Formats: sequence, C-alpha cells, structure tokens
Amino acid sequence: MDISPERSLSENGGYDSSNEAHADDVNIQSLVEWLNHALPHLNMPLDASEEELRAYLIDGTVLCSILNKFCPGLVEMRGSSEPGPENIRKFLAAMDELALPRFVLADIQEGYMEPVLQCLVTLKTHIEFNGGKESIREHLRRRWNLPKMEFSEGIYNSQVDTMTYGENSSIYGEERQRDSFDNKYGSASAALVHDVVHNLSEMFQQKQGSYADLSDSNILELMKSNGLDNTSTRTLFSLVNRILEESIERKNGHVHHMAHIVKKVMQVIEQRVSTQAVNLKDQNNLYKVRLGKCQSRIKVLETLAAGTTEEIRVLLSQLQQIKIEKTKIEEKKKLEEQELLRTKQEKIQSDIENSTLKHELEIAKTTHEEHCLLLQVQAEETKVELEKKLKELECFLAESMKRVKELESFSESKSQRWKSKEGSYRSFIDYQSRDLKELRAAADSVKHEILKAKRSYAEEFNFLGVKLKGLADAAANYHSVLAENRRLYNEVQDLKGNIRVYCRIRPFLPGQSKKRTTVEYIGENGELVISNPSKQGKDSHRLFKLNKVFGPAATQEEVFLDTQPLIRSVLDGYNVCIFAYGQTGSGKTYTMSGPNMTSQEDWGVNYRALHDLFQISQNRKSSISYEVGVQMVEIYNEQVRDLLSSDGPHRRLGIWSTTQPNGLAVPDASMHAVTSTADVLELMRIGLMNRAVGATALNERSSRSHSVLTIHVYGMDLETGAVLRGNLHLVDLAGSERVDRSEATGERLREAQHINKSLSALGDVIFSLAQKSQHVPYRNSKLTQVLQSSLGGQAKTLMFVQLNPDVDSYSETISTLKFAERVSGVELGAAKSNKEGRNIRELMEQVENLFIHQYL
Ligand SMILES: Nc1ncnc2c1ncn2[C@@H]1O[C@H](COP(=O)(O)OP(=O)(O)OP(=O)(O)O)[C@@H](O)[C@H]1O
Repeated sequence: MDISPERSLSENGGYDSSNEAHADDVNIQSLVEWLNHALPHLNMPLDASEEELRAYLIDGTVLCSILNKFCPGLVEMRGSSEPGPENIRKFLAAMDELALPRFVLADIQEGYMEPVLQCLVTLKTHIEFNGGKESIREHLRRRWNLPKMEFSEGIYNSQVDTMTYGENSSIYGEERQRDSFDNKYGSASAALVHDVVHNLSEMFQQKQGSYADLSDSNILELMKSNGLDNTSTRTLFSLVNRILEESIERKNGHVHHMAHIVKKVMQVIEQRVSTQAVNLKDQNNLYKVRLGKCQSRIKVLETLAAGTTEEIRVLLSQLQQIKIEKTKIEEKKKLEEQELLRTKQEKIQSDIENSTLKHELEIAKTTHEEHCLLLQVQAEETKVELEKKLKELECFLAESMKRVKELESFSESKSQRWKSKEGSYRSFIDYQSRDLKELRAAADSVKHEILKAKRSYAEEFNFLGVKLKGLADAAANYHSVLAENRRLYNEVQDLKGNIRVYCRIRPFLPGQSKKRTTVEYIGENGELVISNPSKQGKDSHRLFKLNKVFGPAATQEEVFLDTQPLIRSVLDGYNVCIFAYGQTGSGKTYTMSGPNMTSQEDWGVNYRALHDLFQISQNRKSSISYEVGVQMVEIYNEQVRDLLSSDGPHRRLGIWSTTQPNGLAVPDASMHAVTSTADVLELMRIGLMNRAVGATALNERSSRSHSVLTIHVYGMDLETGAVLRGNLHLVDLAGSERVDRSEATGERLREAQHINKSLSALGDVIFSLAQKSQHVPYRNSKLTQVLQSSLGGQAKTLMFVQLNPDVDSYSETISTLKFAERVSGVELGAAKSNKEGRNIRELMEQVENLFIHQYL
C-alpha cells in the first residue's frame, strides 16, 4: 500500500508515532521500481524482499546516489571500499539539510527497516511532488529563486543561502506587504530594513565573504510569510550573527527593527527546537516501543534458550541411551562374533562329519550292492524252490480234486442218510406236538389248581392273620411269662439243692496204666465205692454218696452239662460259685480250665460257663441288656492279691465283711469290662501268668494259692427296667494234700498250712450252711470271706471233688471224699430218708430240662 506524505509525516517533518505505518504497509515494489528507474545499474528484482532491499541500502551508496541523482554533488560519497555507515551518515545529514524525516543509523544496521522505508517513501514523494524527474537542486534553486550555477562541494549551503537572499528581492517585496511586521512599520520600516539589509550585506562582504551572500533582499525574502520556516538553522544563525554584528557596529537607531528580526529568528529557532523536541520525544517513544519489542524478543530468545536447554538435556539422555544401546549392540556383536566362530567350528565339525558320513555312505552303498547281489542270488534260489513247490502244489491240487470227488460222493450218501433222518425227525416232531397238546391240557388243569390254591391261600392267610394276632397277644405277655419262667426255673434249682457236690475221677496219666486203682464202683446216682488194697474184708471197701460221680472216661462236655443250668441262674440274678477240690495233680485245673484253651473240645467248666453266659445274654438282648465285668484275685498265705492289676499282684487287698449291694467282696481289685468270651480268656491268661506257681514234690505245676475269677453280671429288663445282679465265682483251689505228704518245709510248709486251713474253713462254712446253722464262720479264712456272697442264701454252690485213682493216693482220696460227704451229706441224708425225695429230684431234673429248652 502506498503511503502519502500527509499520512506518514507530521507537520514538523518527524514521524507521527500515532500514525506510524508499518514496513509491511509500504509498497516495496514501487520503491524498488523507483530506485531501478533512478539508478538503472542497480537492476534490483521487483519482488525483492525487505531484507534484500536492506542489503542494497546497507552501505549507504544507493541512498547517496539517489540523492545525487536528483541533486548532483549533494552528497560527497566515499569510495565503495569505504565502510557503509559513513555514506549513510552523509545521506542522513543531507536529509536533515532537506528537512525531511529520516531514520537513524541503528535502524538500518539492526534491520529495522520500517523507518528506512518510510524515509525512502518520503524522499520519493518529495521528489515526485516537487517536480517529478527534476533534480532537487533545480527544485531548490527555483524555490529560492536562485540563479543557475554550479554547486561546489562544501559551500552548497552557503551558496543556497546566498542565492536565497540574492536577486529575487521582488518576491520579497511582494510578500512583505502581507507581513505583520510591514503592517506595523509601513514603508519607512521597509526603507530601514533595506538599510539594515544593505548594511548587513556590506558587513557580510567585509567579513571576507562569510556572510557576503546573505543579501538584504534575501533577508527580506526570508522575513516574508514563513520564509524562515524553510531556512536551515545554520542560515538562521548566520543571519542572527550578521544582524548582531551590524547592530553593534552601527549602533544606529534601528534597534527596534533589528530586535524584531532577531525576535522573529528566535521564534523560528524556538519553534524548530520544540519541533526537534517533539521529534525526539516521538523517537524516544519509538525507542521505548523498540525496547519493548527487544525485551519481548529477549524473552522469546530466553524461552528458546530454556527450550534448547531442555532439548539438550533430552538429547543428552538420548545420547546416554544411545551409548547404552551402542554398548549392547557391541556386546551383541561380540556374542554374534562368538556365535559365528562357534558356527564356523560347528561347520568344520559338520564338514568332518559329512565326510565321515559320506565315507560311511560309500561303505553302506558297497555293502548294499553286495547285499543286493546276495538277494538276487537268493531270489534266484527261491524262485527255483517256488517253482518246485508249485509243481508239488499242482500235484497236491490234483490229489485234492480227487478227494473232492470222493467227498462229493460221500456227501451224497450222507445227504441220503440225512433225508432218512429228517423223516424220522418229522415223525418225532409230530409225536412231540401231540405231547405238547397234552401238556397244554395239563397246564390248564394246573392253572385251575393254582386258582384253587390261591383261594385256599387267601383263606389260610386269614387264618394265619388270626394266629398272628394270637401270637402278638402272646408276645405282649412274653416278658411276664419269661419272668415267671425264670422264677420257676430257679425254684427248681433250689429244690435240686443249693450246694451240689460232683465227684470226678481222673484217669491214669500216660505211663501210669499198670497202677492199681482205688475206685471200685461208680453208681449212676452218685454212689462211689473206694477199695483199700491194703485191707481185707469189710473194711476194705468204703461207700460214698455224692450228687454225681464222673468216671475217668467222662468228657469235658458231659461234666459241664450238669453245670450249665447254674450259668443261667447267674443271668437271672443269682450268685453261683463253682470250685474244684482235691489233692495236687488230681485234675482240678483240668476240670475247671481244661488242658488246652485252643481246642474247644478240651474247654473246661470255666470257659464253657463263660461261653454260655455270653451266648444266653446275646439271646436275651431283646428283653434284657447285660453288662459284664471281671475281677481275678489270688489268695496266697491268707493274703488277697489282684491278679489283673496293671502293677502286678503285689498289693494286698482288703475284703468287705458284709456283702455289698453290687456283690463286690473285694472292691479294690481291678474290674475289667468284657463283652465276649475271648475278653475273659485274655484276662484269665494274664491272671494265670501273675499267679504264683511253685514246684512241689508232688506236682511240678501245683498251685500254692487259690485263684478266684469273679464274673459280675449287671442286667436291666428293657421292658420293666428291673435290675438283675448276679455273679459267678470260678475258683481254682490250691492242692488239698496233707502237709506231711508234700514233704514241705519252711515257706512251703507255711503255704500248705494256710491252704489246709482255708480249705477247712470252706468246708466248715458249707457245712454250717447245709445245717442251716445260726452262725456261719465266714471270717475264718480269706477264701470264705471272698466267696461269702456265693455261699449261703439263694446262692448256688457247685463243688467238683477231684480224685486221683492211684492206690498211692488212697488216704488223700478218702479224706477228700470225707470232706465232700461232710459238705453235701446232710442233704443227701435227708433225701435218703425220704424215698420220694429221689423221685422229686428226678422230676426236678425233667422240669429243669423242659425249662432249658423253653428258655433258650
Ligand atoms: N479227666 C482227665 N483226663 C485226662 N487227663 C487228666 C484228667 N484230669 C487230670 N488230668 C491230667 O492230670 C494231670 C494233673 O492234672 P491237674 O493239673 O489238672 O491237677 P490239679 O489238681 O490242678 O493240680 P494242682 O493242684 O497242682 O494244680 C495233668 O497232666 C492233667 O492233664
């Protein structure tokens, strides 16, 4: 966009900061065109940028040349080798001379082209405005009405000034009439001015031409209108000097005129100074704006610097990263090199292997070829063989064909036979179908029968229902019947006697077969005749009567049969005591325990009793719940010891004097709950191990103590809740032989004495009970105290009297039998006196058997 001088310049020739046009607004192209036109040698591109233009202008040559173009010799340029700033300064001075706005040197040096371009635009406008292609000098000459003359360098200004104040006085005279000064002083003043000017002119001339060119007419011309405004300051100062010098020299009365002129000049100077001040102010503002821009640029640059620092930091970190990666790549490269080396080695190795394989392949190939040859030979041989076989097969085929023909003829005969068989089968099938028909008829009749049976079944079912109802009613009374049975059964037992004495005669042991026996006769009803071989006559035989006598041939089972009923009494709440009495070696242990536990056939009374006990309790479990506990004690030298104690049989136990409700006579003895015969057998095994056994002269296994195994039974009737308590004492007594026979002395003698004493006490107690005496001497021995609950009252006692049949044991046999007779004699005596008693006893046994069968 073109900028007109009115817009771009202030009235005083400076820049108007408020209307400051930007360089962008300046049409650089028109400026370039203008410069190219004025200075064709420039040949500047029309689309030159601001920066390119600056490059042309920077050394000031172009600027000075443009001025000289229009005003030749206006600016004295230095050579092109001279530095640019000097030419620019000259250009700027010339612009000052022309009173045109200009830029400052720093603008073009720093690339601040806006004022530079404005200056050029102004200059261009000024030149165009003042006559187009006319030179400035012409313009000035005409403006100041100066004669055409050559300008010489250095005196240009003074010449212009001289010309200005020279010939063209007529203009001055014309203009003078419009001046206020002229209005005040009239024509007189004009004469005076003329004088002054004249004088001044002279004065100038006298001053060796210093001011000679400042003629009066020129001064008048200057004084006209605003002629001073366009006069340079230097001229003005010259004018003032001249006036002052002249006034001093002349000292005439034209002081007032002079003062007026001076005043006028001073006003112009003041105005110019103020204009300069405004310009300076504007420039100051301009500088401030520039400063602000510079500061913003500095900030931008600082920001850029900060950004650059950050970028440097990032770049450094990237560089570090790159270094690390480089190191990694180098390591990788090393590894790859190693790998390459390894691969090369492997390749060498594989080459070696390849060559080896090739060699092997060659060998294999050779071998294969040989093998092929061999196979070919074999194939040839095989072919020959096959051909041979083929011939054989052909022969075989011919034979087979022959056989086929034979078979065909055979099959034909067979088929004829089959046909005849078919006929016979057909007749058989006809026969079968007839049978089938008969069977169907029979099935119908069976069906009929089944229907009939079904009907009768329904009837029977009803009948059974009625019966079942009866049974249910009977079952309701079952418990009461059971209780009644129990009662009756034990009454029968009571009638049979609460103390029973069975005698068992031991057979001779192997090696004793040639010995003579003392047993003469064994009766069926307990009679026993013992013969004394040393005596003759009547005294040689003695008759004993016991409940029953078992001969040497009696088995364990037969012996137990008479014991069995008592076991049921235990489960019914009665106390039972079974023991064997006899001399050492007479078979007590055999009868009570048996020789061998493992064989059920050899089981003694103890094991069989226990077996029955648990069997019956199992059978009754629907009506009575039983709990069974076991104690086992030993009575040795009148001291009671626990045979089942975990500490061993060392501790002496106390005995309760009276029978306790729970049936425990030795409460401190350990009680062991058992649920089966095996449990009890195990406890007995432990007890027997703990039992003190010592060798004697008569029997190496002779017991020197009594052992008492007590089985406590606690039963509860599930229907009524009634409690039953019973206990079974199984006693293995110590040997009853005479002390003198045992040849015992010392400790053994004392043991024998205790044994005899306790056995004697047992006899006394049983005798007293049988006599129904007021006093029963239980306290005479530990044995009777322990067995107190099973001796007397409703308790049942069974004693096995064991006899050794050897004549050498005659006296022991007799004493044993006397003991037995004493125990059971009263009852037997009573029964003997009453013939019916025998019949009653037999009857009781029958009833007992009857109950046993019902009971179980
Ligand atoms: N009925 C019998 N049949 C066969 N042998 C028997 C019979 N009774 C006992 N014996 C045998 O006689 C020997 C002595 O028997 P056992 O040990 O039972 O006598 P004991 O009276 O218990 O003696 P101790 O008082 O010393 O214990 C044993 O060898 C035993 O096997």
